[in-house]
Amino acid sequence: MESRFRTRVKVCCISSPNEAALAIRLGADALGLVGRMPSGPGVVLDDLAAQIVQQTPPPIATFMLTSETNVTDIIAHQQRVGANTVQIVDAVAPETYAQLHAALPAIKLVQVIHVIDERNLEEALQAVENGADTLLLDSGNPNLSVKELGGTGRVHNWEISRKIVEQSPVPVFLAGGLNIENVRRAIDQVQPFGLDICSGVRSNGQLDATKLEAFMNVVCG
Ligand SMILES: O=C(O)c1ccccc1NCC(=O)[C@H](O)[C@H](O)COP(=O)(O)O
Repeated sequence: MESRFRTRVKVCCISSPNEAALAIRLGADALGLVGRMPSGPGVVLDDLAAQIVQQTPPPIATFMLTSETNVTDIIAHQQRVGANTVQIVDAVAPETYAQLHAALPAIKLVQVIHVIDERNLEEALQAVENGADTLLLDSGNPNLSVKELGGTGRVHNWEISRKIVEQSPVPVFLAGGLNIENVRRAIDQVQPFGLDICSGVRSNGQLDATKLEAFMNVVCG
């Protein structure tokens, strides 16, 4: 039987209610709201993120990106914003997921893995073992003195990402430098559950309807 599976799309770096409405109209399955970060262009203030969350209808998911690594701070961030999904963009202690699930039972946890080398395969599987509900493979570098935790516009090593997809028992999103030119290759090569895009569908920092529509056409085509 022919598969009816469609690769899901999370449109990240949403910076206004208008961008949220545009992304939803063009077929986004999830919106990404970037909290305070050590670097990167996509940050939005918590009050505005909370307003966007309130205006987002089901079944669209709201992913709140947090650079916090301490459980108390992650919970406080989620409570300020109200998103239904917390995306943890930095490494956290193994017990973090269980503690967050206990404190926020309705909230799903996405762990970002910044793909640099083969060691990230073990890191990804360990995060799932520890309680991550979903993985998101990105191209940051948490080892720099000023950490890069996303929004780099760079592609990483998709061979490693493919191995993580093959071995992960939970859904995996692919992020990092995706655009209209490379997205078909990314889907074919990595076969992720979903895609996450920020800079590739923006012009002068704004969400670009023409680029996003073209991107969605490739994904759905
Ligand atoms: O955009 C940022 O400033 C940012 C900073 C730190 C963590 C995440 C950030 N953006 C959100 C994302 O997760 C991006 O969608 C993801 O990194 C892909 O970005 P891009 O390579 O620009 O498509």
